Amino acid sequence: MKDLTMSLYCGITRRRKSFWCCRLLSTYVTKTRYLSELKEDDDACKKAQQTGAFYLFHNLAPLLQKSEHQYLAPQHSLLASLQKPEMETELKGSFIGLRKALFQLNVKDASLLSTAQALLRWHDAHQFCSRSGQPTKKNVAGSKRVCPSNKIIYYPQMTPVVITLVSDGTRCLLARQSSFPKGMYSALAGFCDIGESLEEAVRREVAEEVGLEVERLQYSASQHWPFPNGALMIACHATVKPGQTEIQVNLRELEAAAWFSHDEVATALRKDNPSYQQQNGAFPFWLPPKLAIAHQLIKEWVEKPTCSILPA
Ligand SMILES: NC(=O)C1=CN([C@@H]2O[C@H](COP(=O)(O)OP(=O)(O)OC[C@H]3O[C@@H](n4cnc5c(N)ncnc54)[C@H](O)[C@@H]3O)[C@@H](O)[C@H]2O)C=CC1
Ligand SMILES: [Mg+2]
Repeated sequence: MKDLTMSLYCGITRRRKSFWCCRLLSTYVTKTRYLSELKEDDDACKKAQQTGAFYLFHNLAPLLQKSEHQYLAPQHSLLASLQKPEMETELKGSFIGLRKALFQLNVKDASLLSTAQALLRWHDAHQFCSRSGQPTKKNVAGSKRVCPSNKIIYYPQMTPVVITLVSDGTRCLLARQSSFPKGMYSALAGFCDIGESLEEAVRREVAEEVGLEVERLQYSASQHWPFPNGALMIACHATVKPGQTEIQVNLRELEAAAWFSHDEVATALRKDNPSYQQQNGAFPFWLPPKLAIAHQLIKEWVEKPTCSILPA
């Protein structure tokens, strides 16, 4: 049972929220303060767990139920001690890799399971204090780990990543890495370097990957992304100077990059993900699925290709 116990992720948020919706006049502030209290108060957290709802993970794979073209993420109350196969039979589900299932979950489950998996992975990788080498101890909520010998507190971290849709005013630039599914193109993405601002990271990544200079940029939105180790994806639109649009692909990072017309992109957005091979051996052009922030960024551009963009 040990590894299953380690991998329970408590969804107290939900249970508590519905409770408040029915019984009290819930406010976002009240809920937020309660969750903040649970992070610091082990006794309050233990009490909340008695009525909390749990997602179950095994080796970072969530327990899911398959329903036609969708996965459902059932929640459980505290569970009896069972081994993995019995657990799957008992709960009528299977432990499935999150990468495989993510885009077939509803938005709420996808978001909670991504958070849960990132947190479980962080705990797994921070078992020891990097200063003393001693085992660290998790608090009940799982919001931090403490080294008992020197009292250093470790908090879960995520890595900032910029994702940028570059436009030249009429076309947008999409690229693919060799690891992407065949035929899929996306916006340019890259990890922020230490000490960089968001604007500097966008300018550097665009220059590094496609050899272009960003003239203007505009923040769009952000999204937590669980892979590879929990990233905060920060999405931006950017433009390059008209006439300075010749792409020089950095083949160490990308397999291909190209300019696409408004019509090409609008048509691809309307299609589902076709990963089938055409008769000529090629794979059709397609875009990341709806849940990915890259999709949102591309959709925004299609709806408003000339949105006002700030100087970089
Ligand atoms: N392009 C897209 O549509 C999407 C990309 N992403 C994510 O964005 C992330 C960043 O994109 P990439 O083009 O791979 O990044 P990237 O363009 O920064 O290149 C990755 C390389 O940067 C280096 N690197 C620097 N800092 C790193 C760090 N903190 N962690 C790992 N490697 C680091 C490594 O050498 C690595 O091979 C990926 O992990 C991917 O999961 C997520 C959603 C969509
Ligand atoms: Mg990149």
